[in-house]
Amino acid sequence: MATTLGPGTPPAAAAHPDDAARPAPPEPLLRVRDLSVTYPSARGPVTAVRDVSFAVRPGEILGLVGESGSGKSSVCTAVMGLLPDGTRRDAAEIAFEGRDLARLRDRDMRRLRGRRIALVPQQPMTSLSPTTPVGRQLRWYLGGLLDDPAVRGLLADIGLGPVLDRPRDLPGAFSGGQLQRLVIAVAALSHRPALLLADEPTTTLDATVQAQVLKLLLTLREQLGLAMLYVSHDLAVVGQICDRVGVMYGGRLVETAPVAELFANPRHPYTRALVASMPSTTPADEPLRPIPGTAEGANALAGCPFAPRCPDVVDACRTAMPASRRIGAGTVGCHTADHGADEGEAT
Ligand SMILES: Nc1ncnc2c1ncn2[C@@H]1O[C@H](COP(=O)(O)OP(=O)(O)OP(=O)(O)O)[C@@H](O)[C@H]1O
Repeated sequence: MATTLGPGTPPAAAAHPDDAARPAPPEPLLRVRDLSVTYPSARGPVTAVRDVSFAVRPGEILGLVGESGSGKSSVCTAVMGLLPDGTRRDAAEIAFEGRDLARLRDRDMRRLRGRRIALVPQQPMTSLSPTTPVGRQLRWYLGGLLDDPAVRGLLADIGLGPVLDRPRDLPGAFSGGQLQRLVIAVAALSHRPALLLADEPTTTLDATVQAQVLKLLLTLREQLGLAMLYVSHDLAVVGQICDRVGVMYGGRLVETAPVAELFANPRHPYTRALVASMPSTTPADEPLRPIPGTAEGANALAGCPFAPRCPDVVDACRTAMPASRRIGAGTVGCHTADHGADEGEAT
């Protein structure tokens, strides 16, 4: 029987505005409008993220998916205010719990980090001291919470019994999966943040351990009402854990949709290609269908970043980036996608 912790906000259902029987979705916990990130480089500025807008509702898991270099990590780092010196962050708004993070002083942002917004890194060892026993590190982060039977019960439920049983052991004595679960549990429990940013938290783990970490994230969402921004290049993983998905390509957010809708009716040609390239959507007797071409240089294009690889490309795609339009419960930015009942510009 799983341990239950605190009252926790119930997870938000993926609401569809056409469904009048459903209550209106809650106000977003995080609302990002027109975020752009430009890094300095020896060859001139590189705009890694361009005019990206999205929202995460309380208790919701939003996935950000896209291939390497599409700008997913830069979005996370920009929200956390942790971009390297010299990087330019522009945003109309990064609203979180009534405050605009884009305009918050460094001191206030530092206070928020780890407390209201926590980041789970790819490599757990980067946030654990390799030379300090795990029990002492848990005590640093959780303090008296570690004596709470409900907290110990949760840690045991998520497979951290061995860590509780062997507090004198160093992190190196545990598996990568156990350490990743430990880091996630500490991030979620130490200050009970409202939002967890998880940047590819399972890429270094094998499939079984990856499934355990995903289950842990869902447990934390259920028990603590945590909202999450879950970054991954793997659409299959995103499909297992997220309520809604944002698809990034060449620094742009080209489509957002509730997860079931994204798989059933992908509207942007890149999303369609991404879904079609998944092993699970490829018939067993057919070879995998990789997307032809590369994303090299996509960020620098004036028009749609996917235009050079797009099977549906028209002249307008090469010269102008289409505005993101609201369609049903999602958004799509494409000159040629079937917009069905187009409901206007998304921002
Ligand atoms: N510190 C930096 N300085 C210069 N360019 C950077 C820096 N960090 C990222 N970039 C560039 O920004 C673009 C987006 O990178 P980002 O890491 O955000 O993408 P990503 O989708 O998270 O990729 P990955 O999955 O490989 O982490 C890439 O072209 C990358 O080379």
